[in-house]
Amino acid sequence: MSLRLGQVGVTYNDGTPALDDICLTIDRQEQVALIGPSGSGKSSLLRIMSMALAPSTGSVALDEQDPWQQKTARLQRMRGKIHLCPQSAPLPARQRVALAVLSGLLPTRSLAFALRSLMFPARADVELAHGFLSSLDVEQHLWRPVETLSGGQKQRVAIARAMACEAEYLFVDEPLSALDPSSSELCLSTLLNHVTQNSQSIVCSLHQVELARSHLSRIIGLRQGRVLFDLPAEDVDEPMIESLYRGYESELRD
Ligand SMILES: Nc1ncnc2c1ncn2[C@@H]1O[C@H](COP(=O)(O)OP(=O)(O)OP(=O)(O)O)[C@@H](O)[C@H]1O
Repeated sequence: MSLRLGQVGVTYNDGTPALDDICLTIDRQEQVALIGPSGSGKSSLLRIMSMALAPSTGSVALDEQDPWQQKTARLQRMRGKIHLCPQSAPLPARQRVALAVLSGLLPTRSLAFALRSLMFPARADVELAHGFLSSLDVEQHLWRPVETLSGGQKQRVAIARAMACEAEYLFVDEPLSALDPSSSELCLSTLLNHVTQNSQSIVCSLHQVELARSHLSRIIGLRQGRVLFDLPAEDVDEPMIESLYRGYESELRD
């Protein structure tokens, strides 16, 4: 079981190039950090991996099948194996936090069951949502409307929703950007423990390079749309980080 990208390039409709000649494989249960300066292509790569964006050139294969060659129903089934948590997670403003978390379960439930459970959630599901929120230290907000939360609280709700989903692959775009250092540490450790326990794979873009190196086992460094390095975390050294962020030193965060 793997996700394979072969010579992937992305050029947006307005002609902006975002990715060039990306070749990599994400195996089951891998925990990978994507790092690199702003505009280096991290979000674009996560969108390619999660089948939200088709490559302009090259190929994508999930378990040896190209999603973009499949009929819509099959593509939807393939997307069911994947959860993308974008930088600004689309949490409905008026929705209660508990239900926003439980919406992570929807792709693996029948439509009727899903609609019922979002209106009248079962006690076990509410306890599940409470447990995820509690592990991220935001359980006290269980019944508040999402729109009343701070940016950092919303970000933790989005992480809880990613934990609720039963996808095989999680793609998470800058989950810690609105969090302070100690909350960042808690939330990243909690998310990664959860992923390990559930035998999921995760690719996570991060601006906190030191957290990436200390918590994830593989680091992909992107610069100007290309892979500068793709190495086990312990092999990534200071000169590599300096080359990656040359000209963007102010973006390096603890
Ligand atoms: N929808 C779009 N249309 C046109 N250009 C885009 C679009 N989305 C991204 N880009 C461009 O593609 C390049 C890569 O952007 P991307 O968002 O993937 O980088 P990033 O590494 O995630 O950046 P950041 O760390 O700031 O979020 C940038 O030059 C960006 O301006």
